[in-house]
Amino acid sequence: MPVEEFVAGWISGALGLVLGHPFDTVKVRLQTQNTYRGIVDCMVKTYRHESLLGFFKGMSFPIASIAVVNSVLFGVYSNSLLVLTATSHQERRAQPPSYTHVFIAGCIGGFLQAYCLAPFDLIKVRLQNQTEPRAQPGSPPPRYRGPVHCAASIFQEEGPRGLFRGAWALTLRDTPTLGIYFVTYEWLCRQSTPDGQNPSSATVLVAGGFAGITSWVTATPLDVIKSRMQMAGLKQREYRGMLDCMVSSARQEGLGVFFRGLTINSARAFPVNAVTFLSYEYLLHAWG
Ligand SMILES: C[N+](C)(C)CCCC[C@H](N)C(=O)O
Repeated sequence: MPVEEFVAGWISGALGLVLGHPFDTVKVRLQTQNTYRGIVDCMVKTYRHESLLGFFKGMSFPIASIAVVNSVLFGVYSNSLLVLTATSHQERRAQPPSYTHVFIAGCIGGFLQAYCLAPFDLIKVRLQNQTEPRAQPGSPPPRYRGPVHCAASIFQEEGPRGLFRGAWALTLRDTPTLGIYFVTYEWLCRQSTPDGQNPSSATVLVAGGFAGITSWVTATPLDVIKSRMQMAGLKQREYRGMLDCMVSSARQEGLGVFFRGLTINSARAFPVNAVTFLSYEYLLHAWG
């Protein structure tokens, strides 16, 4: 099994993540708390209350984990294409796979990465939702002291299954939308590249950016449900399941609730995925 795709996925995932984390914090807060009037209000309050550091809450854990997760996504995607079409990464420009194969390989990659991502994503969301400013004398300490403490507390309070809270919503969110992700990327690259040639860096950046946006736009409704189910254990607000969470959120807040975080998701998706695809393609090219 070719491993360079896994390594390239690892590095490119980490680069994309740092760039996108401040957007991600604002998104999670908008989706799960009702105290902000919008993106700008949330940014201003976060900055005033917690300084720039507030935007980077919960990042250390994803940076270690997203590398693994992105490596699973790109590694499984590329190796699934190898099985489906018998072409390696190097051969794929000369013999491009069909979009159906690209979609299936993306879904397989998405499905497997979702399970690796679930516990890390849960911890990230819990830490991002702690709005207390960092260690101030006299103020009560935040509930979780950091990622390891957070994981241990969830394990103790909610059991081992607690660590997989929201995992089904996450899997449903990621399986089809990562198929869409790779199809959009391939389609845009092929539109602006002569047959058989490698896409230019500019093409890769734009195609990667739009692949990220398309994938996130289609993923946002389930992203909201996923984040709410992940917070449920903490807020003592139990849902009987995904459907219950969807119905009660829509009843209380209207259908617009399913699009919370859409603008910020899209704004984050472009730079993150442009950089992810560019570094991925660059690394694989450099390694021959
Ligand atoms: C499938 N879904 C839209 C959820 C994610 C697709 C993009 C993945 C990328 N690592 C990012 O964080 O943007």
